[in-house]
Formats: sequence, C-alpha cells, structure tokens
Amino acid sequence: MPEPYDVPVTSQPRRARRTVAPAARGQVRTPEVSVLPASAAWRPGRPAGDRKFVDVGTLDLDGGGELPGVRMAYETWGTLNARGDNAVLVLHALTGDSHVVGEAGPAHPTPGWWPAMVGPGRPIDTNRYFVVAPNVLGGCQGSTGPASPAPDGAPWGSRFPALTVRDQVEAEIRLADAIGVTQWALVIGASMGGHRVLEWAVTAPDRVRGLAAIATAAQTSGDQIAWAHAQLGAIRADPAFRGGDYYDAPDGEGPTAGLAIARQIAHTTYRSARELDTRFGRIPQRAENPLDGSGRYAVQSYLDHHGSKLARRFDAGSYVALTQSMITHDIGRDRGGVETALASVTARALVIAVDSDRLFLPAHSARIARGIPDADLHVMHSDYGHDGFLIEFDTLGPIVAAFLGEVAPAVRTS
Ligand SMILES: CC(=O)SCCNC(=O)CCNC(=O)[C@H](O)C(C)(C)COP(=O)(O)OP(=O)(O)OC[C@H]1O[C@@H](n2cnc3c(N)ncnc32)[C@H](O)[C@@H]1OP(=O)(O)O
Ligand SMILES: N[C@@H](CCO)C(=O)O
Repeated sequence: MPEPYDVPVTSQPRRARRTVAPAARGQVRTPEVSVLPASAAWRPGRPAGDRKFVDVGTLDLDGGGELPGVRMAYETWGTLNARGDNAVLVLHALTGDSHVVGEAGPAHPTPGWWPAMVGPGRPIDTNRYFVVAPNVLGGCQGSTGPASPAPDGAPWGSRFPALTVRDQVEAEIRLADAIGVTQWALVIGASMGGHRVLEWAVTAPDRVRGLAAIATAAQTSGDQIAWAHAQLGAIRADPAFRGGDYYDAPDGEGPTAGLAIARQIAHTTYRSARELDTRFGRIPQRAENPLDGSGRYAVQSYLDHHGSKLARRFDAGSYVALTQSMITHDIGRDRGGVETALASVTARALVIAVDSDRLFLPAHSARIARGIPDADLHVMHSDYGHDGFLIEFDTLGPIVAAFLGEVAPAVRTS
C-alpha cells in the first residue's frame, strides 16, 4: 500500500528534475478540445526518415496461425565493433517507437523518448556502444502492424492476428540475425519494453549478456489487465473503430475519440495519485468553471491534452494489438511458472522499480529480482509514478551507466 499523504487544497510548484525540458512543461494551458478531428489522426505511409527496414519473413505465431511478410523498422546509433560485443538493444514501451533520440520530423511524430539516456557521453554511450532500437511488431511506426498491407494489399485491420510478447521477440531475434548481432551486451527496456527484455533473456539466453528490466513485471497482473480492459473498451466502443476496419473508411474517420479516452485512462495510471493531487489538486483550468458544469478542473484539461496528443500520433489498431500482447504476457507460461522461467536466466540482471509506480508495482520488480540468479534491484524514488522512467534521468542514468560498465567493461568500437 502507498504511504498516506496529506492532500493540499492548492496546486504546488514542481521541482525541476530533468536535463531535457520542454518549454511549457508543467504549465496550465488554455482549454482545448479533448478529441481531435479524424483527419489529424496518424496514417500509415509516413516518410521513412532515418529509420531502416528489414524483412524477416513469415512468423508462426505463439497463439496459432501465421503472420506473413513481416517487416521490422529500426534505428541505430554508434558502430558495431569487430568483436561484435558492444551491441545494446533498447526496447520501447507501449506508445514509443524506434526514435529513442533525435528531433521530431516528417518520419517521427515525436522527438526521441529517452534523450538523456542514449548518445555520445550519455549513460548508453554511442561512442562506445552500437545501439539498436526496433519499433515493436504490431506497432505503427514502420514495423508490421494492423495498418500494414496484408498479402491482398488491403490493410490488415480486423484480420491482424493476435500477437504475444514471444512473437514480438521472435521478430526482434530475426532482426538481430539480419543485422549481424549475435549477442547483446545489454537488452534494456521499461514497461512493455521490459516484457520483451525478460522474454529475450528466457528465449535466447546465449544472446543476452546483460539485461535491464525497468518498471515492468514477469507476468501481467489482474489489476493491469483490468486497466487495459477499460482502454480496449473505449476504443472498440468508438463507432469509428468499425471493428478494426477503419483504415479505408470512406470518410477517412478513425477512432480518435476512443483512443484519446484510452490514453486518459492509461495516463492516469502512469502518474502517481500524489502527483495529481499535489500538482493539480482541485484547481480549475484557467478561466473555466467546473461548478456550473461548463468547465473543467486543471487535471481534466491535462488528461484531455495527453489524450488528444496521442490520438494525433498513434494508431488505434496498434494500440489494441499491443495492449492485447501486454495482457497475455507471462514469462512462466508453458515453462513451469514464473519462478522457473526466471531461474533459467543466465544474463547479469539489473531490475529497477519506481517507488511511486501504481501500475507496475515495486513488488513486481522485486519478484523479478528474486527470481533471476544474482540480480541487482534498485528502487528509484520518483514523485511521478510509472512515467518516472521517462523523467528521472538524473537517477536512472548513473544506475544504467554503472551496470553497462560492468557487463561490457572494455568494449572497443574497432
Ligand atoms: C518508451 C516510451 O514510453 S515512449 C512514449 C513516451 N512518450 C509519451 O508517453 C508521450 C506522452 N508524454 C508523457 O507521457 C509525458 O509528457 C512524459 C512522461 C514524456 C514526460 O512527463 P512530464 O515531463 O512530467 O510531462 P507532463 O506529464 O507534465 O506533460 C506535459 C504536457 O502537459 C501539458 N499540460 C500541463 N498541464 C496542463 C493542463 N492543465 N491542461 C492542458 N495541458 C497541460 C503541458 O503543456 C505539456 O504539453 P506538451 O507535452 O504538449 O508540451
Ligand atoms: N508513457 C509510456 C507509458 C507506458 O509505459 C508510454 O506511453 O509508452
């Protein structure tokens, strides 16, 4: 249980806590519509930009059936050395993509999501390491997903098969084969990315020297499935979802309303109750009057903003496919249970929890760390909940850098 705390009646200033700060962070903004016009939604066919692509063939799926013509999009930084022992695999969370660092642009709806973690001189130092970041299978930023063309040339839509984390990792293994990485010095990821980190370490132990599993779990809990269920319901209840077959809708309309609501539900779980209470409290959004029913509180406006922002950049079909893969995640399925599967991991393991995470609980991380032989567990302090892994770079960076120095101490780039 979280510690009890006093709920203030006014909003309080937030402490500065990150090295890369958007200009308007933390400010209460003017009202905006909660749901964007459909035409603003993400559409397939964005320019490729600095992404690379590799075709990995047909996957025999974990849940039955197959997925033909699988394409994986990825980005790389740094150089693979002659010994091939300096490769780091970075695996993104639910709405991330291959764009770990770098500006937004025609090929990238958002700037990099881990800017202070990866780059020259950064904790994952691209002067020393060859960093690879794929877009997850089922995603919407270049890898095969529901918006991709099926063999008949039409979007997969509702025909897109159910994927599991194991399918996603199988596609990533084939990507590694294609680019010549036989063993990763480190496989690192948080949240849904952490699911794949663990799956890599169990499926392909000889290919993972070190792993860092951040704010994640070995199997998805009932509580997590419940939150995900409501998000799936919000998307499916949007008439514009059309059962998943909206890509060629004559009016060009997509389920942006449902996706925005799904994000609002999710985003609430990504932040701590303490933060929402101390940061927003009961403050009305600027010039709005919640009392007469016409206006919102600032926290409502904040959620509206995050909902509409995601609906502008992400595909609802991918959101459904990836959420489904998350709710079936269980590292122990058909392997004798979670503890047996974790005990089979041979990689050096770093497990990091966020103390205020109410979705991926520190107890979930503790279970991973107990199960993997000789794993290190860090419980990172943050006021911001699950999203702490996207914010607390000053804490996270040194932990990851030290661990990387341990598992890959003397890498050379030539
Ligand atoms: C691996 C991956 O997970 S990749 C995916 C990561 N990226 C995302 O999830 C994108 C969504 N963004 C976020 O979740 C967060 O912004 C984070 C985690 C990236 C960073 O968190 P923080 O720095 O604490 O940002 P915060 O949650 O305060 O959001 C700031 C935004 O809310 C807006 N905002 C703040 N208060 C209000 C309000 N009262 N009304 C409307 N908007 C508001 C800010 O203007 C700002 O807008 P902008 O992002 O469009 O510039
Ligand atoms: N903000 C993160 C949280 C999920 O881990 C995302 O959207 O991917």
